[in-house]
Amino acid sequence: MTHAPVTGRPLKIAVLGAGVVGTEVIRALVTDSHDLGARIGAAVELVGVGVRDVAADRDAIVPTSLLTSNAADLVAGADIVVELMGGIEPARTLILHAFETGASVVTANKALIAAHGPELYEAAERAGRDLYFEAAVAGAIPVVRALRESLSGDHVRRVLGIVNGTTNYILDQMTTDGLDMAQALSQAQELGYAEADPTADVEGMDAAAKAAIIAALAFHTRMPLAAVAREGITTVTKEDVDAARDAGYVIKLLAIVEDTEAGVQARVHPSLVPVGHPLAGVHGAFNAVFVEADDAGELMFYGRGAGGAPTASAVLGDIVSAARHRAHGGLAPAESAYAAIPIAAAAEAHTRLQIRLVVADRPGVLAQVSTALADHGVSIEAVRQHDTPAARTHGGVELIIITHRARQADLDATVAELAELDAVIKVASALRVEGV
Ligand SMILES: NC(=O)c1ccc[n+]([C@@H]2O[C@H](COP(=O)([O-])OP(=O)(O)OC[C@H]3O[C@@H](n4cnc5c(N)ncnc54)[C@H](O)[C@@H]3O)[C@@H](O)[C@H]2O)c1
Ligand SMILES: N[C@@H](CCO)C(=O)O
Ligand code: NA
Repeated sequence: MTHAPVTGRPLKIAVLGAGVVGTEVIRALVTDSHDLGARIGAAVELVGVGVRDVAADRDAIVPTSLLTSNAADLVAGADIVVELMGGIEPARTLILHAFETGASVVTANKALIAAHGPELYEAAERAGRDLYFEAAVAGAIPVVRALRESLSGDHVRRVLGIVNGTTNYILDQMTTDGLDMAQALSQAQELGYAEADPTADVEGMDAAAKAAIIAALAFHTRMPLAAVAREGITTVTKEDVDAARDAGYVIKLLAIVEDTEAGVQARVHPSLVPVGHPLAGVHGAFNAVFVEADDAGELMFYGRGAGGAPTASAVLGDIVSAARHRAHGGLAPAESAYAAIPIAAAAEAHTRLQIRLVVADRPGVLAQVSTALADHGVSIEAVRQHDTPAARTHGGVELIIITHRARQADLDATVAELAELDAVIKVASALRVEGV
């Protein structure tokens, strides 16, 4: 095999963090630098690895001679800084320092991009350097590039994404293997999918950060993380999964960003997705991002969104891009936030609900329930009644209602009113139905 000749001083690459992702990026930089150099058209050299504890046990591929606990000095001498520590600080300060000292930056850190994206873009622009973050959304799937570059001539209307591998793995195991949430989470942790603190996965914070990033890129606007409405999966039960299945749906944690008449909206919540929708077939820790755009129509990006090697693939692609620019000129796209779209309140979202009630088994109950819905202008698409053991322990039967599309505020008010009816013993759950 021949490679293009690579001449000149090697570009210096510093990696910060040698965890699940960092180790795989280092593996490629150590074993594959020749190919990478040929693709870039310039040699690259791993010059250091910033870690917390130099003496800690780690994969033998990580060269001990390159380890340092002095990340600031390492950053100061690098051409490309690859931040894979996670968290806000010291990652933010080190990245700002990298730009000040003339380096380009590659990061997988969605929490940081979602919270401080504008500041980091501005620092990159001031320095005339690149900020790349493909791995921050949906791991290996090249969706950041797709939104930032390929679709930048189109008008994206809506994006529905399964963007958290851990929760998709958990919900899928609950659906297909009947595993409980705790068992499935510990498997996801062993497989290297979960965040350092898995609360970020199961409570939807990780997906919310990705939703904020997607919304900003898709709609050329800023989407503060605090404006993303968020619910995690911890309240989803086996009964919810079973009821969804009976009605022809699977439960997925969806990140939804929409450009609506009321403004731009981003939300993350467990959602019933019809079994025939492409997102329903996304199993295990896989991710998928379903984009609806004016000219392109529907697109779906599918692949591995978590795990060391898949995430490293995205990071390495960014390293190649940044290195090409350092060697031959060019710049990553700057922040595009010109559209400055107002943010619509979460209560203004339009969705449908599957409401599971435990109701008294007596005449007139259905009439009371349907009046409560009608009072709020919410119409019913389907109603099913079941005699389940769980409902019987509460002295009633299970009534499952699927509504037509309505305003979130009206749906919330409906559920609150249902909870007050004497005929309703318990509102077991109210889950949104999406993708229809
Ligand atoms: N694991 C995945 O599947 C995945 C996928 C996409 C994105 N990410 C993102 O990639 C980043 C890294 O994730 P990970 O799974 O490799 O995490 P990890 O916890 O396995 O690794 C992070 C490493 O950084 C080190 N570190 C933390 N603070 C440090 C500091 N101040 N100085 C030096 N080292 C420090 C930790 O000791 C640890 O070894 C995070 O931003 C994460 O959100 C991870
Ligand atoms: N913890 C994240 C890693 C990828 O960002 C997940 O499970 O998807
Ligand atoms: Na990606």
